[in-house]
Amino acid sequence: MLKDITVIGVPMDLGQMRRGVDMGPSAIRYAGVVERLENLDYRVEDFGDIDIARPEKQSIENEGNLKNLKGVIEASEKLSQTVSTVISNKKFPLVLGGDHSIAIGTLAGVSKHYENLGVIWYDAHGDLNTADTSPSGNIHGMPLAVSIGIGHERLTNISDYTPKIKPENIVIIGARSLDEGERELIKEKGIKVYTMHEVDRLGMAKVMEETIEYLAHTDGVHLSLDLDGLDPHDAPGVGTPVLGGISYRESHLAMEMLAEAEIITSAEFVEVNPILDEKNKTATVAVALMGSLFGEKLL
Ligand SMILES: NC(=[NH2+])NCCC[C@H](N)C(=O)O
Ligand SMILES: [Mn+2]
Ligand SMILES: [Mn+2]
Repeated sequence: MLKDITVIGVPMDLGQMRRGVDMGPSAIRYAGVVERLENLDYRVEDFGDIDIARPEKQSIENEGNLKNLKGVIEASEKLSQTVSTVISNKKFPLVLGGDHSIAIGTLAGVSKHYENLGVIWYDAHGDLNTADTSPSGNIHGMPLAVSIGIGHERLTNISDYTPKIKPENIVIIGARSLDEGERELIKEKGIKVYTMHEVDRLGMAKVMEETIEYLAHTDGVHLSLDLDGLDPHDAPGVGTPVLGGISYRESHLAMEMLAEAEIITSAEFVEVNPILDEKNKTATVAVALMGSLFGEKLL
């Protein structure tokens, strides 16, 4: 892994309807992300936050079933450029959310630099909706579909190219809430999914071994970790919690195995909402997992 990390905050809450997730980056910084990584001998630079339009200032014109479309497009373009510059400067981009719609911009910025980018989508949800299949109109339920080129053209075409990733380069881990249209898309595209059923049945060690093997042909792997992939007992500060999730322990093991495999080339931690949290527990969990992802060991 690169020895230089650039932390990028994205105080984004336009991709869903619960306020407070825009404070995610602050909560994660407060939980000590920079210090944690510096202690592992990384040089860490904090870029600060991407500027996000406030909902009241921008036109809340919803286009069809796409809430805050304009604000999400603007933020995605900015984030894409910032992430791309960080990679050009040979630094590891570590993106702090913000709701999961930010993955549209992150992946737009990352994927330009790879021929064959892999993505690990650690999440209770598939985030594979489009305006036509979404039950909510919330764009945070759509970024993975957008990244494979499915969805509103202004979203799929962020940074003027599409698609960002190939369906066969995706592994979803922790799924337990999928909408009908998402299930169809998964089948149609043959996307690899480890639902909680497989996590329980195989165990996290096997899931990660298989995931690492499955992505062996890629030339970079982005980790998109939605804190709601974890069980709400361990990560309560999220806007769309779903019971029966991945445990804190399993998540540490997953991160440790990724660190050992040395395959992760960019990462984002999203959906931390301190307003819904218990004493910043979820941001603290996020930082602990980052520690393991970047090679922290007990002995
Ligand atoms: N990134 C997330 N937390 N996504 C939740 C999506 C929930 C639901 N599937 C929707 O489309 O609205
Ligand atoms: Mn989710
Ligand atoms: Mn998500």
